Amino acid sequence: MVRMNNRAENDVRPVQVIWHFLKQQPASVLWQRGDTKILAAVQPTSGSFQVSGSSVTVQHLDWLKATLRPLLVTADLTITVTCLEDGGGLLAELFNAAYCALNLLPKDQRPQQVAAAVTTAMVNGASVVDPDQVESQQATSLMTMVATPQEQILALELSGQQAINSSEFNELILRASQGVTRTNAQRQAGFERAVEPPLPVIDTDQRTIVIATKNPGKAREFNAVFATEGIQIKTLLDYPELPRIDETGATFEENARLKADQIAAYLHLPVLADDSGLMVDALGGRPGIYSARFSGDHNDAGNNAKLLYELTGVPAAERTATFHTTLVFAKPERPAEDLVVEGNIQGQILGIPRGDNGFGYDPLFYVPALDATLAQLTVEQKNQISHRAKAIEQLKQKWRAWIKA
Ligand SMILES: O=c1nc[nH]c2c1ncn2[C@H]1C[C@H](O)[C@@H](COP(=O)(O)OP(=O)(O)OP(=O)(O)O)O1
Ligand SMILES: [Mg+2]
Repeated sequence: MVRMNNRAENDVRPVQVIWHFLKQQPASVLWQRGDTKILAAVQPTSGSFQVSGSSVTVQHLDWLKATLRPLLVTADLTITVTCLEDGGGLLAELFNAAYCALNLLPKDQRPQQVAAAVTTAMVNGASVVDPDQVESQQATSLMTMVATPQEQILALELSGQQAINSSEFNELILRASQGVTRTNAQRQAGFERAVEPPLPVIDTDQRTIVIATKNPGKAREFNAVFATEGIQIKTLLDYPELPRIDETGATFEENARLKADQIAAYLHLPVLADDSGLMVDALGGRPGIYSARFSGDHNDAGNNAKLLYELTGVPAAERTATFHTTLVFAKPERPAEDLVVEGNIQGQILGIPRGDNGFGYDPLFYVPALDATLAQLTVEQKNQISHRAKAIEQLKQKWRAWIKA
């Protein structure tokens, strides 16, 4: 059966977790599964175990309290859950959100047992896992299960207008077990990266720099420079749970600030961002800040084709262009102190691409002094002359002092 939402019966919705979501309450997460969004936070309190919430019923809170309590070593905690949006499966997602927040406590106070929750339902006579809002409304029965990855069931809640027979019950249990395993995997991947990274992502030792880019071409160039200084880089590809940052600024600097400031705020770490673009004189400086979106979205081949098309018939001498990079290094919560540097390189846009290295517009960007396009250079050669290299050169002179300040 294909579901209305095009998922298979055993498909759970994707999960996004923002760990340490609240600045003033470190053991906090924003848990999202599909459209269901829950904010959960845990605070130590002495002498009593409390579960409170908003936009959540008392019955839900009572269930949550009873389900979580056996997993905990210490009862001196207050858990607060807020339902920001109920897109289906609320009870299970309340558990998952609270469980994640509990795992941000110091190691000896975390839950004793690995566990996750999932909802299953009978919809139109078929059993499905993790119903969305529409399916939840149509469901004749709903079952919420909390279990360990070893399929040890810790809690089971069944509701609905219609009784189920034992074979339907078994189907629901089977689907729930698979859903729990999947949910554990979804959560654990992000948790290990965010909370227990194999290498410390601390920048006070200045050995790791987080760069707010999803562009592997940029990452390769940064890596080549920083590796020679014994610094490793991480990019947004290492943090898939972070939300997308829209580049809505009107300048390279505004866009680089948006990327650096927002990711620094999410990660609570200093973050470097790069916003670059190609300014072609014959096109009045276009595509400029729209270079990535020139022909749609991040399609290098399409962007290059459009550039060639717009320059049809323009003679070589008039095909001059500048490549620009603005770098912004941001500290969490201190946007006024952003470190901003930039670099440019002049060149010409060829009529036919040359070279296989580099990325983006490199095969069309010809540098007369080298008689080569940027795509005919190695990373090391490009890093001697490029717009980005010049900006990094500026940065190198300033960032260690800036980060300590
Ligand atoms: O050295 C370069 N050589 C050739 N092309 C380049 C270069 N540097 C940027 N480019 C291209 C990629 C993208 O089409 C646009 C920049 O857009 P820009 O928003 O800064 O980068 P992006 O969206 O690819 O990655 P991200 O924002 O995640 O850092 O110019
Ligand atoms: Mg971009």
